[in-house]
Amino acid sequence: MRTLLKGGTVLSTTGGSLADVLVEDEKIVAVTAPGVFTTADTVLDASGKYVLPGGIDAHTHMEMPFGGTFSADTFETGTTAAAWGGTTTIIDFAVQAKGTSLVSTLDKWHEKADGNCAVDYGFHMIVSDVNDTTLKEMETCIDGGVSSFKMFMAYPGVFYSTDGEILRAMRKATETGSTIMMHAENGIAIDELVAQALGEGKTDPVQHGYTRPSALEGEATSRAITLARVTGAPLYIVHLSAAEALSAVAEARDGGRNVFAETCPQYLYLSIEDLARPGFEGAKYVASPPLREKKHQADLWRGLRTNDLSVVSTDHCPFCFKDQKELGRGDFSKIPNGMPGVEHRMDLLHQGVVAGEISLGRWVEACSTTPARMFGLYPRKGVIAPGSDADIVVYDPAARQTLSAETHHMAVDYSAYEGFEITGKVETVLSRGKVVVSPSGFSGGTGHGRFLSRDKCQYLN
Ligand SMILES: NC(=O)NCCC(=O)O
Ligand SMILES: [Zn+2]
Ligand SMILES: [Zn+2]
Repeated sequence: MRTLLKGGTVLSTTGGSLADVLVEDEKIVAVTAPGVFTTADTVLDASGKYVLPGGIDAHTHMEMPFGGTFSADTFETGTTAAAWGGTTTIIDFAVQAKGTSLVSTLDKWHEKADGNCAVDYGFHMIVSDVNDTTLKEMETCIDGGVSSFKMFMAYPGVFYSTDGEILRAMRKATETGSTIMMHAENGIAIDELVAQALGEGKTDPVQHGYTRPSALEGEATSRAITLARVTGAPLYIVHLSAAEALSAVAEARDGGRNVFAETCPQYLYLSIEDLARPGFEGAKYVASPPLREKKHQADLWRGLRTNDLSVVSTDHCPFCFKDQKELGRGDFSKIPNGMPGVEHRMDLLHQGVVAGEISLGRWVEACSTTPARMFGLYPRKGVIAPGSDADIVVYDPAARQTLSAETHHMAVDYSAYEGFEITGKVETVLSRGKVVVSPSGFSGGTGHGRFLSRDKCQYLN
């Protein structure tokens, strides 16, 4: 089965050029000057459109247990929404509960995801219990295609690890060539600030932001970098939101360290003013780290331009406003942490191109090519080139759309970007050669997505 995408502007990390793309079954077999091939079983006219590698969202949480509930998207609904938004690979987090094993956790996440995904997927492993057994099990995870491990300096008593535990896991990462991903917020100090606020009767959602100041993200980021330096482990800072944390990452990178970071669209476009919306509305915007003051946004865009921020992921972790965010009415610390976004990352970052914040090449790099390299998927994913999986997005840069919960496909009852006017729209999406989204709608299937066994990070010095 051959599919020809004709007449589009094919994008890569260096920009775009007019080219045709020939797909045979699941793979790209040729990228040629326009008109070299004229026939195929299916010919898609991409004139006036961008043809780019499918998005890779390296940070999602489908069906994630948190605070007595589960994030609202299943692997089925979440990966379907991802496809609608031009994301053809997700890397989700398997979550080790304290006292359980990494191997059984991985099995559990396979049970949830296998056969239920509309696009390809991989896993990172959240390590919340560091001991001799789990350290050994990290090797089994790597053998099972999971080459990155997330740890938390936040959430004492739940996911939190001490510096000593982090050090031990980092040593293991150095030994095995795997990557430590870090949720870098000083959770011990934050818990004190939370207790103090609640003690003073301050219970509104905006307190979530006030009790997690950016300085405590900066401090934890610096500490994580120091621990990585001592152990030699590759370090990837997840969901970086604050200028102080970015400075620490930039300094480490200038020093030649294997330190990387991602940010998320919510930190580029939303702010603590959203957390401060009247009544309980701010609960929709509770995620950790919290939305920051607007002044941080310019730094984050600059970080994206300079590659101090290498990746944009969503940290998609949706909780419904009506019955889940509600758990924290009267006590902001009980609001489930997380926001929806897997469907909108490509569109939102395209606004950065439209506004002149980033180039077309940088859009592709931060949303697809770099995550592929960072998490051991390149060149199978992240590039339009012969031999790569035919994960392809045809994007209309001139189309207009308005984001809304009325029209999105995520299983959550609100949009964090309600009413956002977007220039550009996904027109057609191929996942391993199969058209899964087209102007006629969704034509994928939830058994289509395959588990991706990942190699180690492809950027290490
Ligand atoms: N970010 C967030 O608030 N929820 C998801 C879990 C995490 O990434 O820390
Ligand atoms: Zn986190
Ligand atoms: Zn997350």
